Amino acid sequence: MMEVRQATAPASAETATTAELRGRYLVDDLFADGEVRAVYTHEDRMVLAGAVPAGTGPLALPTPDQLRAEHFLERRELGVVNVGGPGEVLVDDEPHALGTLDGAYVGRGRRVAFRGDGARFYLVSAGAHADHGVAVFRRDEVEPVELGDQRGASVRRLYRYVWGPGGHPSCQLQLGVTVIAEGSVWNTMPPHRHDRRTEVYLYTQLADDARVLHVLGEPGRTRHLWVRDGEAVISPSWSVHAGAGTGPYAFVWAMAGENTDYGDLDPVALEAL
Ligand SMILES: O=C(O)C(=O)C[C@H](O)C(=O)CO
Repeated sequence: MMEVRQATAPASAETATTAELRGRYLVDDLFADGEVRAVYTHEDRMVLAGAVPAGTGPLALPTPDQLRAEHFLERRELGVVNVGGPGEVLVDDEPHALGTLDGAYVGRGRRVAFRGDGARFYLVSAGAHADHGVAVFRRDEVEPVELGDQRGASVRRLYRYVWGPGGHPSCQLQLGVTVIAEGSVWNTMPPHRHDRRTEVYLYTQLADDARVLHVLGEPGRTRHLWVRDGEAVISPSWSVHAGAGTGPYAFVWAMAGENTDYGDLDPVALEAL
């Protein structure tokens, strides 16, 4: 089952109702036991999905009709992050174990399935013209980038899995995980945009009664979404993306578009907000 979302114009965010904003940018129903649920956004043709094998044996990545393909990765590449308990991603039947917040990259042309009771796999896919192999990223083996400061309540660790020059190659996809330090609240502060790429954040590790206030829109006319655990937000290339949590959280960030250069971003000064 795959829902399709159309691309949107910057000005429309300013006048959208709360329900319209949520319907366009928030993805709130990705994870269901024994299912793969997907959303196709026309923003850089990214697909985001949730796969929850739930002890049912291997759960294969299906091929939604909208892809008009023999199999899901016929013309696509895939990023995977496990946001649940331990599990395995099977690539052409070869198992790769992923613990909580570990990630994987699967290049074009391969067949993928998922296994593990308690595992919840978050998937992000972009169009691909070449096969860049398979890689597994264990969060505790990746050197984090330390960001933020205590005065700004923004201390966090950014783990880069697929991120362009110096990282594992990809056609379009960039992928990683950011974990907010205890006592801090902000991600991506000061914020930025990147005119050449779309970005999607999947918020995870939030308590049931916690929320992230996610900021989106053009800098001078931002809006917000209240986001729960396991929900994702689509940021078109014109939109800032930043958030503050009411409790501890982490998020998976993923981008696709014109280039794979993580450092190619357009900072937004706080004075512009
Ligand atoms: O906390 C942060 O800062 C991030 O994680 C930033 C994301 O990686 C991002 O938005 C990259 O464009």
